Amino acid sequence: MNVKYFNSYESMSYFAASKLIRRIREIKQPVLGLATGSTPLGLYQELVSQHNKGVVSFENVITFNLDEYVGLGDSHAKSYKTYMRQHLIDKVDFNPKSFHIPNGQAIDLEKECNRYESLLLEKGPIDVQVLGLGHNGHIGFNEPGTPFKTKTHVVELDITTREANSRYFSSVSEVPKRSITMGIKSILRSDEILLLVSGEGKASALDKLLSHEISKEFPASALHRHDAVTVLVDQSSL
Ligand SMILES: N[C@@H]1[C@@H](O)[C@H](O)[C@@H](COP(=O)(O)O)O[C@@H]1O
Repeated sequence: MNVKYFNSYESMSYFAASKLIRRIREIKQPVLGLATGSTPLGLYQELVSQHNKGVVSFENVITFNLDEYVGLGDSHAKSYKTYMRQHLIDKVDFNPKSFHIPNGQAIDLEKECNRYESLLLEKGPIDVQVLGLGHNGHIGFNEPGTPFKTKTHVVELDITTREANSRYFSSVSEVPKRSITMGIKSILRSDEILLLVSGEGKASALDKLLSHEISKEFPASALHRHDAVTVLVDQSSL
C-alpha cells in the first residue's frame, strides 16, 4: 500500500484526476469504478475541467458505481445516480449506456445484485477503482463485519453511516436504511485502487488502516490484500 500526503484537497483531487486521465488515455476502453460522497467531488470537478479544456474524452470510458440506496433512483434528488449525473456524467462527452450503477428501485433486489455482479465480470476487470473511506472504515457501503468474500449485495446501513450521510437529506429518518453495494471481493478484483481520504474525523480511520491490522470489523483493511492500492490523503482536512 502506497500512501501519498497532500497539503490541500485541491492538490489531492488534481493528483487523482491526473492518474485517471493517464489511464483513460492509455487504455482503449477503460473501465473505471466510481465512488460518491463528498470526497471525490473535487476529482470529478477536475475531470470536467480537463474535459472542457480538451485534455480528455470520456467517449470510450465505461463506469461502474460502487453503490446505490435501496428505494432511490432516477427521479430522486439524493440518489447516487442523480449525484453522478450532476457531477460528472451529464457534464462530459460520456455515452450514458456506459454508465452503470445498481438499480435501487429494482423489485427483486437479489436479482439486481446478481445482474450487477455479472455485468462487472463481463465488462471488467475495473482498471482503476476510486474509493472513499467511511468513518467506520467502510468502503462502498460494506459495513464493519462484512466478510471479505462478498460480491454485490444488499446492506443494512449502520446508524452511524446514516447519520453521517444525513447531511444530504433533511433528516436522518429520510436516509434509506438499506443499499446495494459492490462487495469487497468485487472491489478487490480491480487492477488498481485509489483510496481518497479527506474530511473531518477521518484521522482515526486512517490510523487504523495504516496499522496494517486486517479484520472484517474494519472493511478497508481488506485493501492490504491487494497489491496496487494508493492511498491519497488530504492532510489539511483531517
Ligand atoms: N457509500 C459512501 C462511500 O462510497 C463513501 O466513500 C463514504 C465516505 O463519504 P464521504 O466522502 O462523504 O466522507 O461514505 C458513503 O457512505
